[in-house]
Amino acid sequence: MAKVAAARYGKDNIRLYKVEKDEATKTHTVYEMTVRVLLEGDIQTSYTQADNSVVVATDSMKNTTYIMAKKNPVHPPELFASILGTHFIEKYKHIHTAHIDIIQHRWTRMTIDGKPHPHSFYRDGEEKRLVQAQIIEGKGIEIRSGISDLLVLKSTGSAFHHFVRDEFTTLPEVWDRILSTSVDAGWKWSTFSGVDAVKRDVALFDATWVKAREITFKLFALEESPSVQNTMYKMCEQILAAQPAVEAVDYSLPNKHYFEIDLSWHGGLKNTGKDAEVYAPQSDPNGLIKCTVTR
Ligand SMILES: O=c1[nH]c(=O)c2[nH]c(=O)[nH]c2[nH]1
Repeated sequence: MAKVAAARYGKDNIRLYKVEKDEATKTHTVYEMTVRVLLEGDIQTSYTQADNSVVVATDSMKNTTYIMAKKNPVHPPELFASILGTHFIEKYKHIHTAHIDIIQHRWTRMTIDGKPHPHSFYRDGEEKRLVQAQIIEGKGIEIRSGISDLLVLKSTGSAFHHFVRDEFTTLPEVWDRILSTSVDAGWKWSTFSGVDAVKRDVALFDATWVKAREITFKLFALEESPSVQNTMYKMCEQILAAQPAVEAVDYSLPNKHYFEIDLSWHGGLKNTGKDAEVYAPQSDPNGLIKCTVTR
């Protein structure tokens, strides 16, 4: 006897752009995002009995996302996700949880002749701001905010030694290496009771995103890193210390290796150890180091 153990469905890759126009200053602010809406509830019969009477069409979810974006602020994305998800669980009695994921893409204001331009922007990197929200009937709103695809590199100030050495080990210990990673980080907020609670704390979302980026950059740049593990743990610690409403911080960091190239075969050219200047960046395999840190 088969039964549906878990089911959710919705619209993915809803692309959305919104412009806010300040008529007084003639300044525009733009937001571009990719939204995923997945709904859960009493929908099993749509799978087991072809009962579409319980199905809110994914096309309607896309329409709703645009309408909610027109009627509400889309920034900060934590607030928009909460408003959108709450709409679905309040509008449809048989829907009990909405999962709203938002990827916010960067549009950074241009500076022209030393002045911020009122309506021109550029993409200054592939870094994204993330929100993953679950709006759960009777429980509240759970939000993980985050950063992804923030590519960083330091050309010194990183070491890796005293790791396990055995018959499987070839990696030499190093006291000076290149460290590069693409930062994926998240911070999970204490559960909010509802949209009003999210609105009360609305200023925290941008401030914490700014702080988390700042902590990531500062520790990465300033610390003499003994390992990816230890450096990411310190980042988590500092974000937890900076924001009491955050319960847990997670990082996922690929270790993007840069290999030294021995060029001594070419007339004794010195290019290893302290003489290393030309390296071979590796696309794979890469290390992948993850952690979640709580209080
Ligand atoms: O910071 C590091 N952590 C590791 O676990 C590891 N493993 C490895 O080969 N290089 C590194 N670097």
